[in-house]
Amino acid sequence: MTDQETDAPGHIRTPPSDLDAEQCVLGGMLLSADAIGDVLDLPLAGNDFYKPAHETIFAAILDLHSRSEPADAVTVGALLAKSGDLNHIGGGPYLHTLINSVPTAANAGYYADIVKELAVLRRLGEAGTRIVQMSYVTDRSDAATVVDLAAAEIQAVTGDTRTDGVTTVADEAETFLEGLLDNTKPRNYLPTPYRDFRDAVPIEGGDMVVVAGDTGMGKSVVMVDFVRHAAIECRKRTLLVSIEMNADQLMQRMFAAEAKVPLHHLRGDVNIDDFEQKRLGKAAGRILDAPIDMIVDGTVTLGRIRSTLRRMQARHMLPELVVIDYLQILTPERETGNRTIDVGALSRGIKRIAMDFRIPVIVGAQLNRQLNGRTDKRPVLSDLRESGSIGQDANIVVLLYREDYYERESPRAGELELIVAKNRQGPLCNITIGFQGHYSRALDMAQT
Ligand SMILES: Nc1ncnc2c1ncn2[C@@H]1O[C@H](COP(=O)(O)OP(=O)(O)OP(=O)(O)O)[C@@H](O)[C@H]1O
Repeated sequence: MTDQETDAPGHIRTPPSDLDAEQCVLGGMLLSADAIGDVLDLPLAGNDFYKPAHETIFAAILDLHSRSEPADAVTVGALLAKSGDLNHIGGGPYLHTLINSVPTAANAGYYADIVKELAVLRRLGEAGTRIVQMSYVTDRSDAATVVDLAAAEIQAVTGDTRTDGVTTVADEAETFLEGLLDNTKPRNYLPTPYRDFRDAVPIEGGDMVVVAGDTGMGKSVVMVDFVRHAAIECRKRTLLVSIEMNADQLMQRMFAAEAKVPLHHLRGDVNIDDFEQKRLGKAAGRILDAPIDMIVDGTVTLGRIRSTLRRMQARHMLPELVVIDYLQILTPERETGNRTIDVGALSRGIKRIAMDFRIPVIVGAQLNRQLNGRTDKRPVLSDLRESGSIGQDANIVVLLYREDYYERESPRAGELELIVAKNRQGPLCNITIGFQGHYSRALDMAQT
């Protein structure tokens, strides 16, 4: 549906653009604040629109959004009427045309991609025209300079000349030394539940931590432990994204772990004794009081997690930890039909969330099947190899192993090994903790 037609010879071609896609982006943004977030994430800029009226409407939507005001046909219409732009964009009815152009706001990011790519092609064409003009220099000794200028033109097309994100070693070294010498400003490490793990594996904002294991090895148990420790013990705001378990199952596990009441007593078909009731009451006090937000949804996408974080940030309630259970069952934004590519995109998306919001993200990952064909079932980093780029994207990889999972009579029954297979800021090591599956929790050996 692009307007990039091959016009008759001698006629000027329409520059690359897709007005339908532009309408769908704006229609989606007028329908939902989440769509605005998805479009901004790209990021799409006003001058990426080909039609000037669309750029004006886009700016009005962003103006309202930045003031945390709703941006719909009525509010945007009022704002444009006030600035005198309403007639130029086609009047109030055009805003309704935009809304009617999309069946759902969910695809705004997809259409924004199209608009962005066409804007890049347009700029490439403009840069090409300028480069052609530059090539008509009269002095051939200017050739090297013209090549440099032409290269700069091409770089500018993709925005490579932006200076944001570029820093100097001098600046960073100064900040680093200042931080090192200023003992009054301790580094903000995430408080983690198991003592030896805490000492060996420092986790900071921006880190992606992967907790991987064979099916049923205890990934959810460990991740709920991280949530309980950060939020209940240390009062750090935490966002828990549960794709696998519903809210009821999640609560059963949290209460079992916190109250030390066997999980199967909490399924509603066993009488709970007085002693357990008392412990559940105390646990309820702690859990109700904890700063834990949850997204419990089997179809959640990373776009939705980003939008949630952005809204929390706008309310100054950005969590200090995000936990996602688990990576391979997250819904990809756009399925390519190639699992490795889709999982790779999810993994990079998680890393970007951690970096953009400067918070640690702990994510569960299922190990691939090659483990089952081996005699030694202890997992190694390469067991993640075929799972997209999880191993590369992660700052820290913790592999879970319980010998009694494979050998019921193992002398190491009740032990869970945390195999730290990647640790960018610390040593690789094996940490043994106690696994209490019936309470859905793990803990330091000394406490078992
Ligand atoms: N009542 C119980 N008594 C003993 N162990 C239990 C009990 N309930 C669950 N478990 C143990 O806890 C494990 C579940 O752990 P968890 O759900 O965290 O694994 P997971 O790695 O997240 O699994 P999945 O791959 O299915 O997501 C089970 O494999 C089981 O060994």
